[in-house]
Amino acid sequence: MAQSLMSFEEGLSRLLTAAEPVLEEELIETLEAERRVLSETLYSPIALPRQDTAAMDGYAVRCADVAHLGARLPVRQRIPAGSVGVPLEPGSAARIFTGAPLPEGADAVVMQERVEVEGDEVIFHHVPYPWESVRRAGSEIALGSEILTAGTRLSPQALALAAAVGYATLPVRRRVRVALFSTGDELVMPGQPLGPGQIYNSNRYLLRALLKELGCLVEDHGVVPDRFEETRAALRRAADGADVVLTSGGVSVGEEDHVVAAVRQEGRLDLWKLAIKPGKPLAYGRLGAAHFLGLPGNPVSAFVTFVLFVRPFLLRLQGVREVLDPPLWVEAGFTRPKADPRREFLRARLDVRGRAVLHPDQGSAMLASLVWADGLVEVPPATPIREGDLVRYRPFARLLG
Ligand SMILES: Nc1nc2c(c(=O)[nH]1)N[C@H]1C(S)=C(S)[C@@H](COP(=O)(O)OP(=O)(O)OC[C@H]3O[C@@H](n4cnc5c(N)ncnc54)[C@H](O)[C@@H]3O)O[C@H]1N2
Ligand code: MOO
Repeated sequence: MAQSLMSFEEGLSRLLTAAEPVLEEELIETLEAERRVLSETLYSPIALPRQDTAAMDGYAVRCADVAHLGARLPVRQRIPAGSVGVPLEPGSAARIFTGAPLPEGADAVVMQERVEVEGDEVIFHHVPYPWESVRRAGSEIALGSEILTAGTRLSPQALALAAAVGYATLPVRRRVRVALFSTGDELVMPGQPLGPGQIYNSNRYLLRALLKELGCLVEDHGVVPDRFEETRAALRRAADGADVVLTSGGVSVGEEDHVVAAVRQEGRLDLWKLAIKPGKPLAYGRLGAAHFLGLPGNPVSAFVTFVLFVRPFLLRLQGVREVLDPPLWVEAGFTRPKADPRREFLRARLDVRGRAVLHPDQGSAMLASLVWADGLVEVPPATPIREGDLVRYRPFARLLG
């Protein structure tokens, strides 16, 4: 009965509780650190900018010398970015370029569009206010201030920030090792001839790519036949040295579904069957030191359970602090009077008005609809939806990578 299944929230919270972050750290090149997870909080060893810096191409002045329109000053020096001028003599200006340090004594930059040059002199058509067009020393980052917190997943922007204060290497958690296999006698690889009753193994491509985007080390064990002893042996092999064993297929209740029984033999099963659609037969357990996550074989079910459960689980193992993004609330551009007792995740897109519209094919095998979709509409158990209602929407942009 659907009512006796474990809820989405309960399942997710149990999984995340089980996901103890890996402890080992390593120091790696900042250039190679994209998507890795910081193991220590970083503080800035320098102030940024290090000194007062011109924010515009123009003329560095003392404001007191340009107190009225039409003020005229001789230009006594030229300071390109990367060089340092001499102290600014009162009653003079310095030609200066964006990014160059302000000469001592100057307290503003007048952009060149607002002056007129006459020989060695400039005439000002603008009266600057103190520190106009100047980036003050330490205004971006104060010396010693915290720039990135332990548990941050390093985005390109975060790498740029670390580099801006001089980090050539970064302390990160080691990568998580995931052993992957698919089960199913019907599966053949693309490139092979397709026999009667056979299908191509699409989950292998799906899951490898999803794991790689998360920065995991993937050990791919290919396809395992639907036989109990072979499934047991495959689980043993996969668990050896892996942090996580991830499987697809064979977690339902048919006689050919051996994965759950094999996990019970080789380790223990902690969680199985949730009140969600798709993805009901999701399974979690342990195989010695390794975690076991069993995804349903239907490709859409495998995808949905991966992004909703496996992704936050793996991020937590990597030491990421914030692993769950709350859903957005958007208007429903559809009506769905028939409510399912399970929490549903429907393939959807936002239309030009920002309303969620559904793909007409919501079957668990419909991969094309997953390519069409931009996200998932989440419908709580037994909740009919009318056009215009607010619904939870989880954009793929927040569920992938
Ligand atoms: N009597 C019941 N039958 C089923 C139930 C149930 O509760 N009672 N649950 C259904 C649900 S929901 C799902 S989801 C599936 C999941 O079953 P399995 O995880 O055991 O998956 P399989 O039976 O192995 O495969 C299901 C389906 O997906 C195709 N598949 C499998 N692996 C791949 C792959 N690597 N690439 C592409 N496609 C794959 C497979 O051919 C099947 O069509 O069970 C329902 N049944
Ligand atoms: O709930 Mo199953 O995961 O739909 O096809």
